[in-house]
Amino acid sequence: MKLKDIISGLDIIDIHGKLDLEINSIDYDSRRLDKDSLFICIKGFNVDGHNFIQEGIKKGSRAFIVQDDIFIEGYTFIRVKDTRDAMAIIASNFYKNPTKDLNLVGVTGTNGKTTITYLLKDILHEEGVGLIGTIKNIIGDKEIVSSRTTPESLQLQSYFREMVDKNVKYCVMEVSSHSLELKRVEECEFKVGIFTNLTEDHLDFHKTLENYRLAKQKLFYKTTKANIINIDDEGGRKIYEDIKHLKTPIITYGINNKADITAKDIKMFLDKVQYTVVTDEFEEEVEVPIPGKFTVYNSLAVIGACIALGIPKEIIIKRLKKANKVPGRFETINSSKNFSVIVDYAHTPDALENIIKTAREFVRGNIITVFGCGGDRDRSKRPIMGKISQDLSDISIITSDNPRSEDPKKIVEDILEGMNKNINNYKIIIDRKEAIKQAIAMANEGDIVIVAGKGHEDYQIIGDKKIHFDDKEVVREFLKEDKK
Ligand SMILES: CC(=O)N[C@H]1[C@@H](OP(=O)(O)OP(=O)(O)OC[C@H]2O[C@@H](n3ccc(=O)[nH]c3=O)[C@H](O)[C@@H]2O)O[C@H](CO)[C@@H](O)[C@@H]1O[C@H](C)C(=O)N[C@@H](C)C(=O)N[C@H](CCC(=O)O)C(=O)O
Ligand SMILES: Nc1ncnc2c1ncn2[C@@H]1O[C@H](COP(=O)(O)OP(=O)(O)OP(=O)(O)O)[C@@H](O)[C@H]1O
Ligand SMILES: N[C@H](CCC[C@H](N)C(=O)O)C(=O)O
Ligand SMILES: [Mg+2]
Repeated sequence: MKLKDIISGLDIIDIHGKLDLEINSIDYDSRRLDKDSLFICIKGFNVDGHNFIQEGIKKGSRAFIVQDDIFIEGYTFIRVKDTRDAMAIIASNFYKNPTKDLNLVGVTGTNGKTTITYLLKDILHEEGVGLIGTIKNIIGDKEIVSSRTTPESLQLQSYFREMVDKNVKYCVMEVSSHSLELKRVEECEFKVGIFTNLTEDHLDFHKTLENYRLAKQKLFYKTTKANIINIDDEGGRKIYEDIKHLKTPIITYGINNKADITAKDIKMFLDKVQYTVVTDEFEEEVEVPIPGKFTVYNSLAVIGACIALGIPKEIIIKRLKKANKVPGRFETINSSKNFSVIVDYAHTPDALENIIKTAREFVRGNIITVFGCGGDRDRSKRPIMGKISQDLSDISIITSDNPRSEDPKKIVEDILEGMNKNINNYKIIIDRKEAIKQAIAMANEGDIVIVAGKGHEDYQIIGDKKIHFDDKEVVREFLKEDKK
């Protein structure tokens, strides 16, 4: 594509060099640049992308999008105020604005995004649906490993283009607060936006809960058909107040407050929930084969989104009943033992509380919770999770999650800060495999062992090493070994 077409719509400060160049590829990382490329220089949290311009030249870049006043003879430099903003526009131009031809549903909130996108995927499957999120990205028959919840704008728009070219009608997507703040979804046109909830997480990045909410709120200014808002959640109520003047209609959902979509006669089971969904238009029995009160919330959001997309209620209800389990979310590991083991991705205080409380409703014996907290991530959630686990479980085993560059012992100390050291109902076992082994070894009839925090992840990041580690695999190994 010609450079002049690629930069169409950019808010340009100045241009040095020719615009009549043919550009073959675009990247924001010098390590991936090649011949006839455009290099977008981003000032990062760690390094400044402008430092890699010479590397770009060596690799064959012909043009550069910059924030600094730089010019090198023989190359084109286009200066803008914010190169991340520019990247989103460039990505959309380069891939010919694909979201115009997609029914894009974006889900944001601290917990429930992956689960909701999976439920939506199961409902929209027959009509053709793509998926973008934490576990994987799906484009037609192709599955792509995902390294982040919401990819960078260039990657994202290329996925959307591929979906449109493959006649995929819908795309359901997790929209992380990082992606909204770092302009990854800036040029996306969403039909429907969903808000799940706002609880403590990612304060390392956003600093305050209010900033975190405002980042999430940005999604609801990018939608055309409907915004689906959880009105039982305090963050949801604030978002409602802030966006109610917008043209896009709001559909509220909730259980405790008056809402457009609510649930009554809720019945909980170890493997499913049942309830009656009540809207202005209809009342219907709903069953979803995933346990927990949060499944009621997640499915109400799904029903709201599907109504907004014009899916008949019979189809929504029928397909919700047959929805697949979401990998690593309340996954019960089958065994012949007389106790249960649940692997769950709960890695925030709210999720951990929900998962233990859900287990409490069914447990006949003790709850043994194994968990840790990720390194290089929000530290303030650590003591809160420690307290929740100690207060709500019978036994807590504090272990490592993905320590990343942090010392796992220090992370455990942060967790212990929130715990009462005089109560002898916890153990520290830094090695996650050993922690899971001991939890299973100590389980008796009727107990539930919860292994929380890593869900579907099949790796553990220790230092800069990524080793294979799969909670489910480890659980199965010790369930076999244990002779009880
Ligand atoms: C906190 C965060 O989101 N950081 C993002 C940010 O990184 P950064 O500012 O540190 O980048 P940097 O290392 O300083 O580099 C600056 C620029 O120089 C470039 N560079 C760097 C080195 C080099 O040799 N050559 C070069 O060109 C880099 O590609 C980059 O463009 O900009 C980078 C490029 O756009 C992103 O890859 C990076 O995401 C990192 C990998 C990340 O881990 N993000 C996580 C926290 C994240 O986004 N998580 C969310 C939320 C998950 C949830 O809700 O639970 C997600 O959507 O996954
Ligand atoms: N609506 C909900 N409210 C609270 N907790 C939930 C909800 N839905 C799921 N959970 C809990 O949170 C965990 C994470 O759920 P899920 O993966 O769907 O969230 P997510 O928003 O995609 O998280 P991430 O930001 O890490 O991608 C689940 O394993 C479960 O314990
Ligand atoms: N998307 C989340 C996932 C956290 C999962 C947990 N296992 C961890 O590594 O902290 C994050 O990157 O903060
Ligand atoms: Mg997710």
